[in-house]
Amino acid sequence: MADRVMCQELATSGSNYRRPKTGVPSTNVVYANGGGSWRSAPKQVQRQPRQTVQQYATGIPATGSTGRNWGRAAIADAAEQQPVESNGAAVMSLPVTPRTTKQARNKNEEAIIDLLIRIPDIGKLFDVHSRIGNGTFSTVLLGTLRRESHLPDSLRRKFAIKHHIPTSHPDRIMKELQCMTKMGGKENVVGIHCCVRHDASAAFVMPFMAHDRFQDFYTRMDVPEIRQYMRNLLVALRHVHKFDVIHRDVKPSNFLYNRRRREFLLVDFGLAQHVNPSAARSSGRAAAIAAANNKNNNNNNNMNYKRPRERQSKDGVQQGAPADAGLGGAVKRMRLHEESSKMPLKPVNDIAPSDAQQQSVDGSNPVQPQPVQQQQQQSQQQQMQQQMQQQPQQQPQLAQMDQTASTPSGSKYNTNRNASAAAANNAKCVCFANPSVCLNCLMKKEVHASRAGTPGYRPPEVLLKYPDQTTAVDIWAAGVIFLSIMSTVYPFFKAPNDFIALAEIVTIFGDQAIRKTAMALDRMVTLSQRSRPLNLRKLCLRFRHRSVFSDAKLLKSYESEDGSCEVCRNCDQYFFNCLCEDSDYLTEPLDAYECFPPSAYDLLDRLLEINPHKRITAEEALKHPFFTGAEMVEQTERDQLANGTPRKMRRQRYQNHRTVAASQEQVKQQVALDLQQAAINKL
Ligand SMILES: Nc1ncnc2c1ncn2[C@@H]1O[C@H](COP(=O)(O)OP(=O)(O)OP(=O)(O)O)[C@@H](O)[C@H]1O
Repeated sequence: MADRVMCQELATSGSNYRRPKTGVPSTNVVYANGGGSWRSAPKQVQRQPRQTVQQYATGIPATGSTGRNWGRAAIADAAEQQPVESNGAAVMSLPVTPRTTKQARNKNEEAIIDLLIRIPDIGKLFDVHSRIGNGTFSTVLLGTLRRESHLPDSLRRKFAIKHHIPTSHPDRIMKELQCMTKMGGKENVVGIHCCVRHDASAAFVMPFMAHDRFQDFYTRMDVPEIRQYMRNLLVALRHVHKFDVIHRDVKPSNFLYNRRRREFLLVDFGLAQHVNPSAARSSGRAAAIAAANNKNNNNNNNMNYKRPRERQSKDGVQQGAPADAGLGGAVKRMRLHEESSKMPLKPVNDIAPSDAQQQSVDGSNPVQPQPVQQQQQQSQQQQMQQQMQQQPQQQPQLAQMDQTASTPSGSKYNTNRNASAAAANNAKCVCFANPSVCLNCLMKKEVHASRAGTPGYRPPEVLLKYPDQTTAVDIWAAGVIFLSIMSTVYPFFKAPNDFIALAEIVTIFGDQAIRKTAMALDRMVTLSQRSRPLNLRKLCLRFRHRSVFSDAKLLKSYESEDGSCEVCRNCDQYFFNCLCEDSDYLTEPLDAYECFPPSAYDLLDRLLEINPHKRITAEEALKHPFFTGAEMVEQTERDQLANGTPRKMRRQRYQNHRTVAASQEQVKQQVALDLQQAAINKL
């Protein structure tokens, strides 16, 4: 039965698959080139003795030398791994019934059979024991070398064999391979031993690291352990970012942690993207100056400023983001194909900091062959001519715009960023009240902003469809992990689409921060209501001690005589639990529940900085007092524990924290003023 299903799968998936390009890299990468076709799959099914496969499957009673017990823990792990990212809390509460164990066993077995059938060489080299992870793009299995089968279990080396789903785009697999060969094996970044390919299937053989599940430890870590966890995550990110690579999928299940051995490993470079740092920096500077200019313009002439921005929002933010997060993996896969077709691969050796300058932002050359481009241009021109004939009165300034259409660079399209140049030439949008899109809008190039990544970990710039994304994308994701740990809420953000994801961020950080950042990034966001920012410290402590603050007795003590209790209109919490940064209420004191040093909140704040150009880098974060002042803080904590944590000391600590925050605000204001001045001087 399983075989038949497999054959059907092979038949269907094979037809969609693009054969990997020839000339795939070599040196430390082994390619097992089987010359078969999809048709030959059924024969392979027959050749593969079922008995042998059963021996590999975990959970099946040990038979002979291969039926070891390595996989027993992994089975449970594998059974729960898949839905973890989508609904961690729900999975935790599910009891493991015999039925689910059986299902897991079947899935486990299926995954092993699938791997061995699709890539027979794996079976020749490895004993495959169990499925250890199941992601959107692959299944990861535990294997040991056949030639080490005579050794005792403890001496056999273990490998994680990542079997890519056959519909995975070859570019994606290649990109992942490039990242791992170039950056892996050090600084908590996963390395690769070899890659085995047979026809359309590919598997990576990586060093295996036994690890704990995030939902098993994120509520149990104390401050030193959290510090160590975050430090190691940032060490891995610093290393990756040195290569000008954005990981794009930083999340707990991709940062493996072995609590007992205190080992860490960043895995899954399937969405990794190479960035051009100079372009990002210059666009960052330009964005900062634009922000300063915008601020001036905004103050001086609000009406002139708004119109072009409104047009942009139609192009980008409002039309662009589909309601897809609810579709989970399928959408992520779809997006990836979209990404990879836009960002073709570079040769393996090109991933190096030195050549970053020579690459375009997406590290690619133009994708489309010339004739297709010309064809498109011709059809666009025809379309424009037709429009000009149809709308002579409606668009009096079209002739002028037609001249501006051919830019000095030879491209007849405006990019999003030089749309402002078009605006400067008085090329106004005349779409309003017309039954068609005006030429000015037609000439605008579509904004290509990557949104690859896992929902819940996407930063504001991704949600705002900002095209020049940087390694700051990963820093935000690290911040979200930190927030989950500090607040003991996992997953912290859980929105069904990008709009709601942005609304969640607005709820916490306030509308002003998002509006300002959108302006700085030359994007526009339209919000139906205002919301003031929440205080991250209050939020973390309130969630961390939810049983205390949500207790019915506490509510009763604050209720008025008629049984009602005021609710804060901004944060929707009872007034005594108000989470707002500037709260008017006298709230329930939190100091007694404090468990983090002020530097932890400060670091959280910087990792979750809304503006990507102001967000802390991994390098800077590692120098943050949360890490550098760790010994001092730990000593103070020990002293406090010994002295019974006097209330006064805590209050003082909190006051200090407030003072630090205030001075940061002053620095921010000063920087904004400096930028403004610089922009004015330039003008
Ligand atoms: N080297 C390794 N050692 C041990 N386990 C691993 C290793 N690599 C991956 N895994 C396990 O396999 C899981 C999935 O791996 P990976 O994230 O690379 O696949 P994916 O298909 O890209 O997943 P996702 O869709 O979640 O991003 C991981 O969460 C982890 O539990």
